[in-house]
Amino acid sequence: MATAMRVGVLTVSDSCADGTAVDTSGPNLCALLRSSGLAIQPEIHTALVRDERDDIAVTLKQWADQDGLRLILTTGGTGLAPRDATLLVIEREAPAIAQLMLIKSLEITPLAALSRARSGVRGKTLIVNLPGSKKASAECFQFILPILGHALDLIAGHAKQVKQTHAVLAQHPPLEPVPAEQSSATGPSAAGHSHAIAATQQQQQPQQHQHAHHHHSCDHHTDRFASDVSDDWKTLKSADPAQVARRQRHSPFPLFSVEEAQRIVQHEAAALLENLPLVELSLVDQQPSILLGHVCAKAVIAATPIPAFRASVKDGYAVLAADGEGVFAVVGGIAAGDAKLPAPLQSGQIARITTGAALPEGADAVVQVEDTELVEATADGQTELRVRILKRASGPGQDVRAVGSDIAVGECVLDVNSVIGPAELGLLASVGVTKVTAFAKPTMGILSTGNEVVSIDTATPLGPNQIRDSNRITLLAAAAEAGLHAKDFGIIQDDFEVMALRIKQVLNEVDVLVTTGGVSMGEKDLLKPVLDSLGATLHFGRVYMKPGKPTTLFTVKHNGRSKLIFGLPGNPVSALVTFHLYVVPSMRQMARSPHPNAPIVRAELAFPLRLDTRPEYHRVTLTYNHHKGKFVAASTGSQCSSRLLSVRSANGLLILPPRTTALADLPVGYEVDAMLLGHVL
Ligand SMILES: Nc1nc2c(c(=O)[nH]1)N[C@H]1C(S)=C(S)[C@@H](COP(=O)(O)OP(=O)(O)OC[C@H]3O[C@@H](n4cnc5c(N)ncnc54)[C@H](O)[C@@H]3O)O[C@H]1N2
Ligand code: MOO
Ligand SMILES: [Mg+2]
Repeated sequence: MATAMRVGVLTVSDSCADGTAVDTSGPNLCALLRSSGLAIQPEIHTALVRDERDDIAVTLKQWADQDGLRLILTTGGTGLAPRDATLLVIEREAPAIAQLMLIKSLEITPLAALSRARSGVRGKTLIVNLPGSKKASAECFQFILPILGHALDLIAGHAKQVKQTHAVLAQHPPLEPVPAEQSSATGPSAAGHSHAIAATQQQQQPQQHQHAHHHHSCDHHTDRFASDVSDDWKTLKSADPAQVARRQRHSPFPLFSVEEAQRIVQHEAAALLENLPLVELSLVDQQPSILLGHVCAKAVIAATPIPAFRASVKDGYAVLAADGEGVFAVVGGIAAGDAKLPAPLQSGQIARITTGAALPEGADAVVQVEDTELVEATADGQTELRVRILKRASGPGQDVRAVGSDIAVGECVLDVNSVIGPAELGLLASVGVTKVTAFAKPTMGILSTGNEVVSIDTATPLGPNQIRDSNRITLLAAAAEAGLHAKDFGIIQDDFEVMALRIKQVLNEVDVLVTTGGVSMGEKDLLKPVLDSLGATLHFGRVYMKPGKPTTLFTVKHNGRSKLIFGLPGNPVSALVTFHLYVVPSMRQMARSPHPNAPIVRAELAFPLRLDTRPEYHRVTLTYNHHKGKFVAASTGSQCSSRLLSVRSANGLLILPPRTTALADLPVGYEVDAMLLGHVL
């Protein structure tokens, strides 16, 4: 694919165009396009029009005929209202693309049958109508993503790519359909919901599907993401946990792109800033490990100069520069720290001096000992009487640090927003400042969940269905490594009341709660309903990524303060990867870090790689190859989200797009973005 493929996202909505609603579907599609792998950096055109045939047609024609867009996704305007703008402009209908969306959507709701979405080609532009709601438009986009790359190649006449895809298809079994509802990380368990199951479920519980899945609905400012938490979530909340057989068989939580999930986290974390007061740190009372990483809130200005006296740079002799070379009487000596300075130096005299010692009055330069020789000493050899200066001082000031030459009075030692590190602490110490005003760091609590999870300090052997708690120590260590404050809150059982009670207690003590486990589709995955019962607000319940699909964000007001709650997946790798992607940056943001995000570098693959159906964060060891002048990524082996060995020695995460027909296998030498998480080797 060309690097700057032009694509368009056209939002069709009267209420958004009137300003009575906010368009979230369009921006979400843009984010999905960016992370889709269709193009390395798509150039995305966006527009918002009323649901009027002419308005829509004018934009579609402009984009297709004048602006050279290769793909246009419309969102909205696909309901039963008698408007058919897309049909007006397309030259060749490609109905199967719309049918593919229809077939997949019918597995979610029969209301999909009411969609009038069209798809077709105008010139060299593919136009696809998607439904209006954010959830449905994102799902439909994901349904057609696997065929989009190839479709675009065909339309553009990219013979080479088309041939390649055909060759690949001839060799491999067909690519799996994309993943709106499928898990590929944890084995075959969830893959392939059949039509029959969905249909039976719908008959049993018709109320579950009465949501306006394919109707256009823009989200209002006041409850920005409320419409994403569809009616299925309300059904889930009201479900009787004892009636396992009647549980929901599809996740009610729309898949958010990683980019959007990160944006939401950032937005919600900003609300916690007001809870975080300024703190006074003490270099005397607190350990450096506690001080490190705080961001300075009040500038520190030097009140004393460094050095505070004229200090020698060398071990040698304090001299008068004008005296030049020759033999001089040694009238005394001074070592760094000596309480008593020698008498003022007269012309013809020199004084022995050590590095860091104060120059005697009268002296204006230092000659290093290497540029001298002994002429006369006392008989016991302890005292120099006369010394020859072999090499004259180049002038006054030679090898002398003038007063204030390192730090002048009034100079800024620590600026607002500078991060306190080893040198910053040293600077404060040198100017005699032992207290510094900084922004408070937020505190997070780390809590494992799960009946099967046993604390590592338990002496009794594991039962047949038990595992050791590896998540807690991993996340506590990841927090420490990132300079974040984290508290250990142990393990809680998968029990509604126990969880609710413990979470309330923990929230008394922390700004941010990080749990692992209990956020997916199992009957013991109770975190979401428990938090809902506590009045917390869900912002997202699933993210289109691997590992980490069930990653969940809630916020709650607790004792009048906003709190963030991250429900990370229980799988050990998923927990650690999502901790790096969402928790660490937001904790740093709340601590006012000027650079909260991990750096992204380009890296060349040292191994061939098959893309996953989800955007994947592949754990790698990054080394800098000086010969090539770039980073090289070595795989850590199987990327199963339970296999913590895939994170051993990993210092980076490759940011991989999802597999498409056009791009499925990456060869050795292929360059991708990688998030740098540790030291470069
Ligand atoms: N029907 C579906 N099942 C699953 C889906 C899905 O979409 N549909 N998603 C899968 C994915 S992806 C993930 S990731 C996991 C996430 O599950 P939960 O977050 O609900 O976590 P649990 O079910 O509690 O545990 C998952 C796994 O991790 C182990 N675990 C839990 N806590 C710890 C701990 N503290 N230390 C070490 N290991 C831990 C636990 O024993 C499980 O093996 O769901 C999939 N299922
Ligand atoms: O693959 Mo899950 O997304 O294992 O984290
Ligand atoms: Mg689970």
